[in-house]
Amino acid sequence: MLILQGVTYAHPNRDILFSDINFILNKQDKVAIKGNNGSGKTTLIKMLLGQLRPTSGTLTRADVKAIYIDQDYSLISNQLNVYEQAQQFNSGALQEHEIKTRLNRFLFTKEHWDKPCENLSGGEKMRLTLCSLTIGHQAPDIIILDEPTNNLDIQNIDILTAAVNEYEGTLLVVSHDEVFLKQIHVEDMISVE
Ligand SMILES: Nc1ncnc2c1ncn2[C@@H]1O[C@H](COP(=O)(O)OP(=O)(O)OP(=O)(O)O)[C@@H](O)[C@H]1O
Repeated sequence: MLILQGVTYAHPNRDILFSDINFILNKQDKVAIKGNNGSGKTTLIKMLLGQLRPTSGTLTRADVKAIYIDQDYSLISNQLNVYEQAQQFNSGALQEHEIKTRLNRFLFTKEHWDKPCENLSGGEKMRLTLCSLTIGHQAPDIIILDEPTNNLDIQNIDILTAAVNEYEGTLLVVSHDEVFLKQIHVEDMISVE
């Protein structure tokens, strides 16, 4: 799905951020991206999403659908309510009761359906993002999670873990949470130094 060969990056007029990253990402791989604060993990993600090009080296990317779940949960539209947000991802024409069943499965019971997304907590936004992805007709080929367990309580981490373990595609995850990485069966690592 992705091949990185000698990938090196420097922001314009800046020193080299990371150099010589080599990695082959295959279908269904589950891989952690690790590195200190400011080492360039988010920059690497932008490159994997096709938003930045390597300064040198090559990045070959198959024609895949990648979803990036960032720490601000930007896939959620604050002006929508919970039901409307889920409905936005309904590319497969699910009926209303089916969407509500999915919402229930992710702990959004009836009383939450008209709650504005801007009032949701971080954990609720993560849950709604995951729920919305299951509503989409076509699951993304690659999901990239950025520090997903930060600020989540145990109940939300359990839901996140279960959703990730049900997902059959490729997963890239920036996380220092070793317990979580073990529970989602991450088997490889890209080190950004
Ligand atoms: N557009 C830009 N131009 C110049 N420098 C930038 C730009 N974007 C990010 N940087 C710098 O590049 C470095 C790497 O940033 P990046 O966000 O990729 O790191 P990170 O590993 O994701 O950090 P953290 O763990 O803190 O989230 C930082 O020093 C940042 O200030």
